Amino acid sequence: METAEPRPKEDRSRTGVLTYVKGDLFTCPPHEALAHCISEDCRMGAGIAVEFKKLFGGVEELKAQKKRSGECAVLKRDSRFVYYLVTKRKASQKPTYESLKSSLEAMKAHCVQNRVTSLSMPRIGCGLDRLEWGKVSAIVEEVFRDTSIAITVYSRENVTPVTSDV
Ligand SMILES: NC(=O)c1ccc[n+]([C@H]2O[C@H](COP(=O)([O-])OP(=O)(O)OC[C@H]3O[C@@H](n4cnc5c(N)ncnc54)[C@H](O)[C@@H]3O)[C@@H](O)[C@H]2O)c1
Repeated sequence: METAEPRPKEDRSRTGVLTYVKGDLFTCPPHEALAHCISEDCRMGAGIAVEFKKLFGGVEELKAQKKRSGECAVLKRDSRFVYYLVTKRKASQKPTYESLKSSLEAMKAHCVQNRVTSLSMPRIGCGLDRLEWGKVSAIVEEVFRDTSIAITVYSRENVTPVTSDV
């Protein structure tokens, strides 16, 4: 993966601990950790999870971690960690804000223990999984508020930052 070109200023914006970038998640700098949502069965058969499966493989390694909903599996790829937020039991189900928050807390603990300083993610839970970004972003802000981890949120649509005080 190559380092991303510097982006035009209008493609970036910032609220709280989150920086928003319009563009493809996989153009983020290669040293940054990545995160996205999966189900316990690690099927990754739809959405951005398919791209993670193609790029990083490791399905058996993930399954062997036996993570349950509300926990977080992780792969190490080159110098970065790739986080799999396990937010539901089966691919056909939907996550809850509680399961997402619990998975984010598990990811944060791993980030802190492993001195992760930057993390990029899509609008997690807000595509196929149908959660609302306003609520999800507030949870991400709340969970990571007491860290100095720089979180960048990529989206292909126009950047519309949301501020909230959960
Ligand atoms: N049958 C299945 O396997 C099945 C069923 C439902 C959902 N899923 C998948 O979807 C669930 C996660 O849902 P989700 O809403 O968190 O994720 P998602 O719907 O895959 O994506 C979340 C957001 O990221 C956006 N996005 C997609 N690709 C990119 C990219 N390259 N760069 C930037 N943004 C991008 C997408 O438009 C959406 O707004 C997981 O369970 C996963 O396995 C699979």
